[in-house]
Amino acid sequence: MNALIHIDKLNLYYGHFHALKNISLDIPKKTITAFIGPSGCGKSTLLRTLNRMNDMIPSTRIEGTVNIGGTNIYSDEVSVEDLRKRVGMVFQQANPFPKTIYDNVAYGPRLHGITNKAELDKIVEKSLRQAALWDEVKDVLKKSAMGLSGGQQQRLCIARALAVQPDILLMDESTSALDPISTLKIEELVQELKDQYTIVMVTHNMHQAARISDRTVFFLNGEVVEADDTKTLFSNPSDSRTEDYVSGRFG
Ligand SMILES: Nc1ncnc2c1ncn2[C@@H]1O[C@H](COP(=O)(O)OP(=O)(O)OP(=O)(O)O)[C@@H](O)[C@H]1O
Repeated sequence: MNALIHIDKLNLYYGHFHALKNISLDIPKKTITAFIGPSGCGKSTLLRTLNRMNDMIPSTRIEGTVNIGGTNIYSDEVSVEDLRKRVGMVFQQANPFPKTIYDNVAYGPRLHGITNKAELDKIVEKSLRQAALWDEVKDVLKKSAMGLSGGQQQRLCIARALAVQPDILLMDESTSALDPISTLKIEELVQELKDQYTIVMVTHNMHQAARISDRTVFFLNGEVVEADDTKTLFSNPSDSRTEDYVSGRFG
């Protein structure tokens, strides 16, 4: 396996609560990996360790390593700002800035020092095209992002994440607030994006994981029970707890 992310013996504590227990997991490059499991099993916590979003939660303590492209992202030399540029994130609720569509997408590149208008125009167009939103917004780029539909706002958030050219895109239940058609659009989009990006998604929707992911990781009580090719994990799981979960017997 050509792993881009290599997690080794990772433990995470919120104060005294042991939320992630001895997790070792490889996540391959340019694939879609889905995290599934019942509520509270640690899916979002693990996702957040991949771009150090947990740093923002006081009393969080981490043991073990998370290597991305050969670098332990928790080492002192790593700049969190650079890390988050490489590892973008899209959340459950679309959270565009109260700015124009253009300024939302140009926000990251500007933050990283790009000021040339022609260059920014190019990045904005490319990112919106990648997020399958360009055709819908190309004539209203100077309008507020807040006027877009929920599904469009979520694709705008994907465009905003892609604008800084990350290697990895983390998606935390990014379609759970959307209607079925918008969900389908984002699922199609994610499948196109995996040619260029490594995608890790948390989903409550097992059908979604089965439909679009290449690999699936099943969590229970802060532990990884099983990680495998999606087809195998759903059709021939090796652990009875996985089988119970994917067949709907619990959770
Ligand atoms: N900031 C926090 N402080 C303390 N405990 C937390 C915090 N965030 C999460 N937890 C706890 O850690 C455990 C794992 O939470 P997490 O959100 O990672 O689970 P999840 O599998 O993503 O759940 P869900 O599917 O409901 O989003 C839960 O017991 C949760 O209550």
